[in-house]
Amino acid sequence: MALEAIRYSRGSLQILDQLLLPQQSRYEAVGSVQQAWEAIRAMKVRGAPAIALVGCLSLAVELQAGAGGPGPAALVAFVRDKLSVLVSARPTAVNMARAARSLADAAAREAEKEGATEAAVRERVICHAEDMLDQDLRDNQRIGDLGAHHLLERAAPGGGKVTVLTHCNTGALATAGYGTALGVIRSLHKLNRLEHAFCTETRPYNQGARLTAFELVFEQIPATLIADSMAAVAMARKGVSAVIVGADRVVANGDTANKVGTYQLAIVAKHHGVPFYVAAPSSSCDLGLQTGRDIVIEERPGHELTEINGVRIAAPGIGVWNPAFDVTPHELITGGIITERGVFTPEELRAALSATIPSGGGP
Ligand SMILES: CSC[C@@H](O)[C@@H](O)C(=O)COP(=O)(O)O
Repeated sequence: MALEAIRYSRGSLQILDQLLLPQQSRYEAVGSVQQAWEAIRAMKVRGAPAIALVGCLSLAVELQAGAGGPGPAALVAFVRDKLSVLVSARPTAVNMARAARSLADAAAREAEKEGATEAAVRERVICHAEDMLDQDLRDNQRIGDLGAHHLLERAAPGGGKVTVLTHCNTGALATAGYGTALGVIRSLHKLNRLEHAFCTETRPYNQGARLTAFELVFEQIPATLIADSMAAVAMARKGVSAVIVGADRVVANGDTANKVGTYQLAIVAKHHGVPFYVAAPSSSCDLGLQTGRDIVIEERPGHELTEINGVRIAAPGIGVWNPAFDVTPHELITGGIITERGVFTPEELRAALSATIPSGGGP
């Protein structure tokens, strides 16, 4: 049995409430775009691909229940309105904005056809959202396999095993399934070439300790949890072959926004000569932004840093700065950017993807 963040069948969407993990596994029904927006904002569902999938599928569920219209043009306008709400939930990951644009375009194209009907536009949008779920799973499996082979060829050409350090949660819980960086770890394990995985706690929201550790135990992958502040000593003493992280947005020059703490991991990796990889589907790439300076970084509420599970741990009265993400400059991404279309250096990325990847942006 595989871990599922998202359970979908036509007309029905459920998400695993990730705020309750690892203590409780409870699914919650999402019947509308508004409910999806609230779940994404509250981080009941999180991770760039999963955010986009839940957003789009919540719209599919509303459409299946008959919302929007009457007539094809009114339905297209309804779809656009709902998508622009979803894009506002969390700004840094590009996946929701790109998915929104692709859904809105699909709706508009259907409505422009000779003899277009409301039913046909409705069906087109629903099918398009459903296809995204299948596509994400396929992309992740490909990322896992490409990344595993790339790393093994470089770090263990003689056939040995590798040890990987990862950050945040990039697994089945953050995607349609399998995962991106965690997908590479999963593939290495399947090949019997993974010596060990280290996962960081990922303060302040502890996605590593709560979610990645949960997935690694669930999959019976040999793994150890470390505090974020132990990454340097782990690289110095534990034989780390590579650091592999996910991405919320990779821009044209290869600069990458990912969970806060990624940037310092990349610096530490460079110091120790450990290759640093980003694993992300092309749906996380935004060639419309030239450098990481252009990425909007989400600021999360201060209580996520000062409290754990509602219990105050920081001194009352202290000021708080809590950006959810940081940007790793491309020159620190020394291993490569692993996508479903190949493993690229940051310098190769733009040319490799530009034929097929539009710039980011909403509907
Ligand atoms: C495959 S998920 C890649 C990234 O989205 C992940 O590393 C991350 O930064 C998630 O942040 P989160 O704030 O939990 O949504």
